[in-house]
Amino acid sequence: MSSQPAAPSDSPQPRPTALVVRTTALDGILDSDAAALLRLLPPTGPLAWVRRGDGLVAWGEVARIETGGASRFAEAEAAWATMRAHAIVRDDITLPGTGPVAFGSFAFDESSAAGGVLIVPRVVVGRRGDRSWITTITTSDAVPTLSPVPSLADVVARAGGTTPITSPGAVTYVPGAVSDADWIDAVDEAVERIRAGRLDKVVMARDVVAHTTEPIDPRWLLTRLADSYTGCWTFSVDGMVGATPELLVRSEKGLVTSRVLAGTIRRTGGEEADVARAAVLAHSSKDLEEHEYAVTSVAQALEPFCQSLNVPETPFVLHLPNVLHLASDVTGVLCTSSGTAPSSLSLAAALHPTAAVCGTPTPVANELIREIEGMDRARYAGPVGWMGADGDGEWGIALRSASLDPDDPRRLRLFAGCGVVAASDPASELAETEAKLEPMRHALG
Ligand SMILES: C=C(O[C@H]1C=CC=C(C(=O)O)[C@@H]1O)C(=O)O
Repeated sequence: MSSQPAAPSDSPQPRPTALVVRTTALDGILDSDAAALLRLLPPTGPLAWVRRGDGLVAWGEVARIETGGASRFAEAEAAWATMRAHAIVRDDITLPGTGPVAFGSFAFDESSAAGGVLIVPRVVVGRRGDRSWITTITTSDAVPTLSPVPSLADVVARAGGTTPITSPGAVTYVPGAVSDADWIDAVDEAVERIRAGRLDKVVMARDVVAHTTEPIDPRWLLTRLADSYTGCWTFSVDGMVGATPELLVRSEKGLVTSRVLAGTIRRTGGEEADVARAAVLAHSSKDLEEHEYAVTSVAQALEPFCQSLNVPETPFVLHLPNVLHLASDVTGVLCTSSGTAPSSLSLAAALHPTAAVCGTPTPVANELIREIEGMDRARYAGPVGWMGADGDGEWGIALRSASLDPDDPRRLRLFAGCGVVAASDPASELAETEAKLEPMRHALG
């Protein structure tokens, strides 16, 4: 694990470097449209978690905690606990997302070199309903002082947020790690293993690489996603961008929520035809089976942390611009017997990987993914989101997403996957991944 801020090495009795955090109101200053927060962002290193115009955007790095392996969540959690314990905070608002905040993104698989990261930004701008705020975070190795918060205009101008958002130009797509034909063979193999009784469900994913004629401005992607996929959580953390419809966990004042998705049908674009498709999806035994595994995995993972849990008996149909999903909102009340509720990140760690992105039983499905999927998922399908000083926060599953290439600003890796059960047809699953790639293709323009 590497983390900053570091204590001065030549000091005999080093005082832990403190985060100095100040939140003040910005009420009435921000535009109200879905992408207004995102337009404040600078082109490099943007951090975002936004839905329907509410959420958080942030930039700069006061601290960066890099972790890896099976302990990637626990290490991040411990480092954040230390930082927040030493934070000097003045928060005039005290809402979720005010005060100290860290953004995170974690690899799907413990063996991935992508590991995990928590980033503590320098500036956070947030909105929740009719409240909005700005938080500035600095460090102080000397005597900490709470300096006055500069105006939003000053801060944004200094971060470069007013630079025009630029188009990536023309886009060409090339196959990722696995060709379409080989991917169909892998799904065929997965179906055979399931029919042989080795497992019930596995989620198989693939990637596609986009090359653009101009450097990719992440704000171009984010604003287009937020405008079109309003019901999804538009995110950007450490080069991973997307608009996920799936909330792994939100924890807020002892209440926990998870939006579980599994089971998909493509939309036609026609209103009436889509209503008919929604009915087909709601009665499809193959999709209901896929969904049931995902809901069960979430309910089982949350159960030990909750004094009560509400698991809907039947899913509803979630309408997105590209697809329809079977969806269930699982809610619970966290146990308080031990005095402290688990943080949102530890809940995310306990939930990951759900059967919406891995399979059932989890270890068998995970092993099969490693054996036959043919690619490193990196941070695709891993938890992405943010956490506050009290541990509350929101973590999505990094779906409908892509990773920016740190070495090539004209290259983007897009991901999509789908649940495979005994009744799956490999060619239809390939078509389903194409439908799920649609948001990021649209984002590129
Ligand atoms: C794995 C993905 O979607 C999951 C979430 C919703 C529906 C899914 C499905 O129907 O297969 C997947 O479980 C993806 O978008 O890459």
